[in-house]
Amino acid sequence: MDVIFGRNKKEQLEPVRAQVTGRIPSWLQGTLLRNGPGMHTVGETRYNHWFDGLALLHSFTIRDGEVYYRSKYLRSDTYNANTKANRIVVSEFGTMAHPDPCKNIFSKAFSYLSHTIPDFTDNCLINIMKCGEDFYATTETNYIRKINPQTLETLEKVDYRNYVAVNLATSHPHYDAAGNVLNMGTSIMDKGKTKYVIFKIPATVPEDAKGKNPLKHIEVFGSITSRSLLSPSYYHSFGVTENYIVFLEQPFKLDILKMSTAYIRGVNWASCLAFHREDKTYIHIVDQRTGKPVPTKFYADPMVVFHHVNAYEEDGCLVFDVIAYEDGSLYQLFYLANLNQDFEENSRLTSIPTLRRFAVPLDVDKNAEVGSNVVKLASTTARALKEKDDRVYCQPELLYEGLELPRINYAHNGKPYRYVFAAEVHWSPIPTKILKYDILTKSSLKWGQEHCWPAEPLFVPMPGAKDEDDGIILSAIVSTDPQKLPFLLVLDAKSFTELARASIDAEVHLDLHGLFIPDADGDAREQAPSQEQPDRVPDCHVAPWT
Ligand SMILES: CC1=C(/C=C/C(C)=C/C=C/C(C)=C/C=O)C(C)(C)CCC1
Ligand SMILES: [Fe+2]
Repeated sequence: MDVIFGRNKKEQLEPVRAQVTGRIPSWLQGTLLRNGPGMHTVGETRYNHWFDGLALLHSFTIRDGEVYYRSKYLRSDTYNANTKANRIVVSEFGTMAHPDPCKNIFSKAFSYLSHTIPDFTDNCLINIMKCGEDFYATTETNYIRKINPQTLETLEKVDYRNYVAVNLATSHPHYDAAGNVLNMGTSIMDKGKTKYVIFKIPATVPEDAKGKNPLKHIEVFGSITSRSLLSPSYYHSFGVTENYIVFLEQPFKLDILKMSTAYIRGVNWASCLAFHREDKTYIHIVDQRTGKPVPTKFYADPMVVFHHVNAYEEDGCLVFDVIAYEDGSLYQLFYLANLNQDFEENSRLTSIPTLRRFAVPLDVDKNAEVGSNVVKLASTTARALKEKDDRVYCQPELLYEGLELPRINYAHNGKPYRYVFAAEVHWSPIPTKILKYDILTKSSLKWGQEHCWPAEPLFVPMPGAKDEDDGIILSAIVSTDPQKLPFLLVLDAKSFTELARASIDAEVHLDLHGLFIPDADGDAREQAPSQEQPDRVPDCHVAPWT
């Protein structure tokens, strides 16, 4: 297993043509662009955690039934500094580097705590974000890295803090119908306050002397004050509906005091993150139209959520679905020391990730009896029990057990929907199957094969799609059998049957997240894949973030 997780992956700079068996639908033209950790040792030094690995971008370009694969390490400042020093010199989530050039802030006086928030890594390994016409590799710090989605070249380093006061931002932004980005970030101790900030990056902006930069036009349209100044919640994603934002202030918290002394104590960032099982999960609903939070104090039992699946409004209620854990142990499992030969014993989850549906009333009847259920939806058994002082205790409906890396048909984001595509995981964090869960019938379809580890399944709608599942699923499959090549799997999203697979004679790494960039009607098809393509990203005829 160490081989799969911990071994450094070779870049595939020249596009390699895959061996396709089956038939890729002719309408499927575009590039699946994904991100994930690919290098875990530099010189003699080794990262401790899988999430520390240096970002390796890879793409599968699908053109006229053929697939071309390429990969390239993100040339972040972190990558360059490590490579130059031939050892790890920049700290990551699970590895504190000494000395870290980013941490020279500690040589300054500790006069104001806000000055002790260190400069973080720009090793953007988690996801890809589309912002106007630009694409960025993302992580959870204040940095994002512009990339060329065709050549995978690394472009500018962007510091969110130049545009919006956040020290951390999620790698899971949302997009509205116009392509505007909605994201959230944490602003730590700014003007004596710690807040969760909701911001919008517009898709289209006027051109100035330096061209178009949507980031210059970021609009903060709401914020939530953290319950605690020095221990804000950690969060990996959030939910949106047509009119609201759903934010879970969960009892999985960052300890800012610990973070400010982590470097001098020689401990990693991960050790500054703790689950407080005695605490609650606070559910914040912010009205996008006013930027104001709904005044009712919704809360639920302690849980840890990394991925929101979807959210929508129904009959005066807001319904939201999340993948939840009973504790924060998931991140513990990804220490590379646990992902070794004795992997099966060392990396058992202490709680299975479950799909839970919550429902909260948007307007709570002040006269409702204490103890009564104020959710009256026929579609769910989720409950919200009225308590004293504007408090409402929410109990979810358990929909499915054992899934992670959820995706949906993004045309249904923020709206009622029926299908969740995900990786199946049970007591181990490693997916062995991909799954289509039908929320309406509570049934599921699966795809799996011996020795195959699937990546997050991504849904691409077919042109003129009518049903929510009219389209295909793409997933990169890595094999634990050294004899078997990795491949891009193409499934029919309706029946979950295999349409095609494209075997790749190159190294393919286990990745995290990404997006599909459809070709504009045929314009990029003329180009041989080995030729450099223009920087311009083709206009998309379906949502580019699907
Ligand atoms: C470096 C760094 C961070 C990095 C977190 C990362 C890299 C999280 C990755 C999460 C993933 C991949 C989750 C998958 O479900 C923090 C804790 C935000 C803050 C301190 C500095
Ligand atoms: Fe994620």
